[in-house]
Amino acid sequence: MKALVHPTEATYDHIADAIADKGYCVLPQLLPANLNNALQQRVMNLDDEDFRRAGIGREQDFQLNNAIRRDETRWLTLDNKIDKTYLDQMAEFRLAINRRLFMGLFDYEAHYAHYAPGAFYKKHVDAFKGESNRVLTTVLYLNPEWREEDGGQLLIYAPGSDAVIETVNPNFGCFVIFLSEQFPHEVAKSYRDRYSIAGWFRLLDPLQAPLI
Ligand SMILES: O=C(O)CCC(=O)C(=O)O
Ligand SMILES: [Fe+2]
Repeated sequence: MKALVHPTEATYDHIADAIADKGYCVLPQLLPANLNNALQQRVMNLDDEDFRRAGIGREQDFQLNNAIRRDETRWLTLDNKIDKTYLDQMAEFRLAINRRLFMGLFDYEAHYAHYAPGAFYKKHVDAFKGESNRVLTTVLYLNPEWREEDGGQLLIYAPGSDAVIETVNPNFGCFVIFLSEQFPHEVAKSYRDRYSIAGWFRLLDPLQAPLI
């Protein structure tokens, strides 16, 4: 991959302002096109074996799980060059946001997700107050030429409400950020294969930290 054109300081200012003002931000594009392309190639080349049916929390009950979400996921790891390039970009993002908002974001985890035709993810929150150290959710979409009728929209609800405040088509390169504990959201049923990377910035978990 050729040298990456990193997001500008002005872009990070814009994101930090949006998070501070309303708690979320939708960007038509954040990352350089060559990185988006490489990630798309990678996710399309992962086969069924690489993906694993995603679970919800500690819930092992397949029936319940199946009623709530139908995506398949695979974690990004540093030993893959393309995954690492993305994770490095998110490390830069983390520092840029910490410098502006003092959020104390400590690390980041992310998985590729594939929604086969018919798949969805019902309304949920990614983190419950005091139960998780996930504080900021990101989603990067990797679907060229998505059409409204393909479904698969991300619906973001107002905190503690049934009102949809944002409808996002999973367009190629689009990047969404929201406060994990604040915003219920769902993935409407997708009628096409839908690819994305969902990620979470986390706070330092005192239970997992080494004693110093
Ligand atoms: O892909 C999306 O639009 C959102 C996925 C999601 O909510 C999740 O994985 O927790
Ligand atoms: Fe979610």
